[in-house]
Amino acid sequence: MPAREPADHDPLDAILRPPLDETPEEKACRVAQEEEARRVSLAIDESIRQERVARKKMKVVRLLLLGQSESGKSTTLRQFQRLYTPSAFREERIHWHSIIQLNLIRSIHIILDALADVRPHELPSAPPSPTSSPPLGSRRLAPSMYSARNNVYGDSASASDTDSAETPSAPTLPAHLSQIRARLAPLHHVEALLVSRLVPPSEDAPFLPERPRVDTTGEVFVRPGSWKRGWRIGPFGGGGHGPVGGEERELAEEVQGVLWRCSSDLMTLWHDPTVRSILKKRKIRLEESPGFFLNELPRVTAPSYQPSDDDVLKARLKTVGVSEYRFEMEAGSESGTQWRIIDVGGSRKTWVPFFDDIDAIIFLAPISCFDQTLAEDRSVNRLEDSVLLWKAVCSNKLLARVDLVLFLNKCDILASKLGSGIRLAKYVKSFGERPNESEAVEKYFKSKFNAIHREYSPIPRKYYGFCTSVTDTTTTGGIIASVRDMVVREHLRRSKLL
Ligand SMILES: Nc1nc2c(ncn2[C@@H]2O[C@H](COP(=O)(O)OP(=O)(O)OP(=O)(O)O)[C@@H](O)[C@H]2O)c(=O)[nH]1
Ligand SMILES: [Mg+2]
Repeated sequence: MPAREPADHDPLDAILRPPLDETPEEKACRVAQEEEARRVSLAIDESIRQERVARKKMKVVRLLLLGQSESGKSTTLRQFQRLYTPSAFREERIHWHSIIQLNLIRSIHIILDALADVRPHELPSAPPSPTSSPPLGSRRLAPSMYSARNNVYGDSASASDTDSAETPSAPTLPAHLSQIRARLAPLHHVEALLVSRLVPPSEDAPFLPERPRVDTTGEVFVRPGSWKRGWRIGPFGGGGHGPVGGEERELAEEVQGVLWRCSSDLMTLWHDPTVRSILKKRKIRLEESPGFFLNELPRVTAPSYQPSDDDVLKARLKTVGVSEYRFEMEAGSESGTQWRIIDVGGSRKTWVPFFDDIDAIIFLAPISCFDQTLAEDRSVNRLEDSVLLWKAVCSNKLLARVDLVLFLNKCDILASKLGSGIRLAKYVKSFGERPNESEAVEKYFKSKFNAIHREYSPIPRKYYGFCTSVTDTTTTGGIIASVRDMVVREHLRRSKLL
């Protein structure tokens, strides 16, 4: 049996300890080697420090975008791109064409899925349309493979939740809707085509090997930049820009042709009172959902359609992975300042490595989401999640010296929600008897988030809060200019202290 090691035995120490029979020459050699190793290590440390100082002196500003999924991080990034590298932004607009087509088709499928298992009480009592044929008693359509999609938008109780006690009497979908539904069937093929083209299987295999193109909520995601690389075009800020690939244009034109041929049916579908009634009863509010283009069908389905700036900002493409956007200020006192804006995506697990050496954080909290739950976890209220995330960011010691900018975002959706009669106090009891109006709600949230910042920040720091609708180019331009000035000012102040 081997002898027992003493309790204080340190195996590393045993290895590093000089040999007992070391001669004076060997000792001198060893000490010299150790000295050299120490010198090299110190030199490396010093070069890292100097590089950091040089970067600050070179005016490299690092800005991190944080917030839950769908909070508006990538949209904010696109706003920076639109404002500070407008020509690159404009050049890249064409690549959003397919994403916008996909967003549109997705909204249509949400409607078609709702029609697939319509229940009698969801239909309006009056005849829905003068053109409709008599109800077809047994016209119950098979639920489509896309039915999971409803969960993405209908955040409140879904129809199947509420109707489980319903007698399975045959629903009566008006004939004109059944016909439209049949005529729109090719859109399934078009959607599959777009998804396969945007996300080549090899690209996303590391993320979701089982379901490579669509996540568990049915949402399409891609790695930043990769979908544009799929078209053989470099991503924003990295890689070069080339002409739009023929293949890309061909597919966009093919899809646009299908949309154009379907446009009359799409418009009838979207404006149909029966459809509106079904969506309302199911609490599916497409107007408030990401990537909503149904109100612009004539323009977006036109054969000559080209995405506008606003369309690019409204398009929805979930970020998986991290994207960094670099640009250089071209004009004004900050001319020459390099900016690195990092969009870490909605998966918090990947955030921490990016906390080092950051000048400021823009944290996005979508305050319109008070009555919604997270797509990735239906048991968690979105607003509550944002508050917890904000607390975690404010109290994080690694970020103690980082300036914070808070965007209470999606104020436009908030206003329309409150306007439609949805009461905040029903979801946030502490809001109490305050008026159910945008101004009061924004003020209330501002004070709550401010209080968390004050209470949880380890040390005092610069903090700015804005109420935003980052898809709105007019208001967001001014806010981003203020953020830029503030971040640069602080960056310069810190550089002088170095
Ligand atoms: N109406 C409205 N839509 C917004 C606003 N901000 C963002 N959106 C839309 O909401 C959707 C989600 O925004 P993104 O910027 O993709 O969200 P994200 O935080 O990057 O989400 P992940 O990539 O999943 O982390 C997009 O379709 C945006 O156009 C806003 O203030 N108002
Ligand atoms: Mg994103």
